[in-house]
Amino acid sequence: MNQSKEQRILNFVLQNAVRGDPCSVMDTIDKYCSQKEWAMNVGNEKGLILDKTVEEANPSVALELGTYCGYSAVRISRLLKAGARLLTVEFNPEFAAIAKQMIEFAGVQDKVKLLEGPSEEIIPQLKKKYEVDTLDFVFLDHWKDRYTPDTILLQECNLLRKGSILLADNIIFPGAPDFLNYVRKSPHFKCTNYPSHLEYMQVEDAMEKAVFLG
Ligand SMILES: O=C(NC/C=C/[C@H]1O[C@@H](Sc2ccncc2)[C@H](O)[C@@H]1O)c1cc([N+](=O)[O-])cc(O)c1O
Ligand SMILES: [Mg+2]
Repeated sequence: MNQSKEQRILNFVLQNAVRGDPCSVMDTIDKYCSQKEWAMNVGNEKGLILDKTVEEANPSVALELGTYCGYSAVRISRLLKAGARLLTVEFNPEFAAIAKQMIEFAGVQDKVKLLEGPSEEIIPQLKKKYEVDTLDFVFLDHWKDRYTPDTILLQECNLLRKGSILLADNIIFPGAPDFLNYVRKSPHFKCTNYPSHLEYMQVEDAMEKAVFLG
């Protein structure tokens, strides 16, 4: 049976990146996806915005919605302080299997917990099953029509605290108009927009930071 694009990306990393070196894994994925096959990793331009926001948050507990091949899980976890952890949620078993291998090859497996299942089921389990008190940082990069319901669900589950930082990918392309409307109109969030470009393309995109005010 012929391989999936995600399997081809993983194979290219296994054959060309340096085991245990997160930056090498990120650079190798970016090389493949800019030169051979486009894929929906956050990429290096928006990745730098992600880096700065993670450094600002300096999270003890971070959540990612939409693992895909694990590019941003590697990107985020390489910046985490000792003892800090990233919980990343993926519902597609094929993608989860690829991401697990990507995370292990990068050597960040001790900082990352990959949770398989849909965010709407996993989020209500975070406190009891995954011993989360509150989340310091949340990266939204899954289905764009889940950004708003999951942001509401995070609040309903008391997973946000004053100062929790949410960062959402793809505000312009493919777009998350209802999320943008929701957080910008909500008195509970202070929003900042970061113009950028779609990964590996000369197409406008942006990220939105929403700080929870309590
Ligand atoms: O569609 C996009 N992202 C959706 C991502 C989805 C990822 O998250 C889960 S869905 C899920 C995970 C967890 N819980 C519920 C659902 C999918 O299995 C995939 O791994 C996208 C598209 C473009 N683009 O250019 O078309 C660019 C991007 O940067 C994108 O992020
Ligand atoms: Mg994205």
